[in-house]
Amino acid sequence: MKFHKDMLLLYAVTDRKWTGRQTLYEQIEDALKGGATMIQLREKDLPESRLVAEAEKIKELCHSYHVPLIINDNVKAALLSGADGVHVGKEDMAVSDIRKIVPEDFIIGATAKTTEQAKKAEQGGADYLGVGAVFPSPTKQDAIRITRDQLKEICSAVSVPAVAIGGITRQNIEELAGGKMAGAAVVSGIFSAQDIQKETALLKKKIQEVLNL
Ligand SMILES: Cc1ncc(COP(=O)(O)OP(=O)(O)O)c(N)n1
Ligand SMILES: Cc1ncsc1CCOP(=O)(O)O
Repeated sequence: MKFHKDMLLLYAVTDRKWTGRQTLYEQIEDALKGGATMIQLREKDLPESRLVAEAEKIKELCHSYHVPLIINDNVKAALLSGADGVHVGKEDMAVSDIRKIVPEDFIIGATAKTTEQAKKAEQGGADYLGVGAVFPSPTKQDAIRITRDQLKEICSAVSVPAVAIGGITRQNIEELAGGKMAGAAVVSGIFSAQDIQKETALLKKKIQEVLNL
């Protein structure tokens, strides 16, 4: 699927920790029904063969909503499953190396916590940046925090679009107004909700207000 910056508006990133009453597949379907514009499968503990099998099923689901599926960290699993792209951080394969081995429309997202990292990712061929953590994150408690000024600075330093990440909820998203990002990437703010579909829809409405869309 060809990347467009509108896909970043409400980027739902999974966390199996919140499953129980529902499967991950059902939770993702609810997020899609609520209007999530991009999905990232973030699985830190699944063996690669299971990751690929899960990703294949979830890709079909996402595509039935015309939403791209991105795989966290694992380029091989993303390619094998036919997912739309990969999101990498500084411990993962370099963006420029990924770009050399993937099909033309393959989406590459990269984490940037500084303007230097943002420029390097852009030069390497990243389609978008994930910038954060903008608030304390229940999902990644050791994530380095960045200020709102740093968020603005990073977004302004590059021409690729960026998505803010880290502890974003419907209650605090307003604090990011003027941040120059194209959207928000959210884990617990979506997947810990009792009603994921409703929360996703409310959060999306709020983001549109904050970004003046
Ligand atoms: C959209 C988005 N932005 C940032 C991240 C963080 O990625 P990374 O730095 O690789 O950390 P982990 O997700 O691997 O813990 C992300 N996943 N998504
Ligand atoms: C992967 C990642 N990178 C920075 S914060 C974070 C986790 C975001 O999860 P939450 O939305 O629950 O804070």
